Amino acid sequence: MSLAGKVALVTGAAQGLGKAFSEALLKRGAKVCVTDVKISQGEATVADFQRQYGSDKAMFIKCDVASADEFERTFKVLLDNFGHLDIVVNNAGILKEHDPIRTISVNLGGVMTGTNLAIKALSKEHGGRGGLIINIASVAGLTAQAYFGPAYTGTKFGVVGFTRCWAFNPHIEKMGLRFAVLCPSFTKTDILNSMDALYIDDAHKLVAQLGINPVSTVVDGFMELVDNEQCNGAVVTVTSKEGIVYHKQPLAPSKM
Ligand SMILES: NC(=O)c1ccc[n+]([C@@H]2O[C@H](COP(=O)([O-])OP(=O)(O)OC[C@H]3O[C@@H](n4cnc5c(N)ncnc54)[C@H](O)[C@@H]3O)[C@@H](O)[C@H]2O)c1
Ligand SMILES: CCCCC[C@H](O)/C=C/[C@H]1C=CC(=O)[C@@H]1CCCCCCC(=O)O
Repeated sequence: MSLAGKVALVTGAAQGLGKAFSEALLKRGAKVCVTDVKISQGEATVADFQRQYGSDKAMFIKCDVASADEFERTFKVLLDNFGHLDIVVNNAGILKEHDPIRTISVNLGGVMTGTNLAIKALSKEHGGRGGLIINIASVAGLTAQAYFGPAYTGTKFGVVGFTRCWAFNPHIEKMGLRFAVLCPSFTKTDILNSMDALYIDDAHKLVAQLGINPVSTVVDGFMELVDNEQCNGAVVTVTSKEGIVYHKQPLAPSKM
């Protein structure tokens, strides 16, 4: 997919995977709006991007994805600055098993709000140019792996179901939209140092046993979804054992 002249919004992009996805898009010529709750880190990330890729190529907007008002304002400011939008990456996520309601609000509520706003901004039916919405789930969104992340796992199953449901909408074609879900397994980001899981020692043992993806492999899986313009509703896992793998839904959706 040619990314020159394209504009992307990435949530939770001050650090970690969101920052790496943003940089991959910038390298291919897109402009990127980095959003996050962490203001100083987000601004530092964007200052670095502007130095490397040009001052007009990146901007930062503070946005808590759990706040529908802040999220709506973010889309408005982005469109006022960049003029249009082509790609939305709902990446922000937390693993805070001791706060399941916040986990739902960020991991699932944030993805739903971001997707709904993206549909409005991108859809050809609403004056947009069409485009791509990539939602970041986890392998924990396809297979319940262990007992230490039940709330996290529930939200990530939700992200997969929510995104597939939109992708199978028969009206999508006239909207010019494409949806995809990326499901990484453990990946070397800060989140692994700050995991608030149940049975935390077991969680760390599982990480040691299963191995850790380098961020670069997850970025490859992400760019696979960006570039595979034939796929709508694709769900891709990235694991240290099997690399990048496409997953079909167990049962096909009903035809109307
Ligand atoms: N690292 C992994 O092992 C792994 C594996 C599978 C899936 N994921 C998913 O990848 C995504 C990115 O995670 P990461 O590993 O880069 O973690 P990270 O903690 O390094 O980055 C997450 C970013 O999201 C931001 N964020 C948190 N709450 C937010 C909110 N309410 N609004 C906006 N931004 C918010 C944080 O400030 C941070 O910058 C998450 O959805 C996570 O669930 C990560
Ligand atoms: C922002 C939060 C980041 C969290 C990173 C990641 O999403 C963690 C997932 C674990 C959490 C609960 C589980 O069951 C998950 C265990 C999944 C382990 C499966 C690995 C399978 C494999 O790699 O073969």
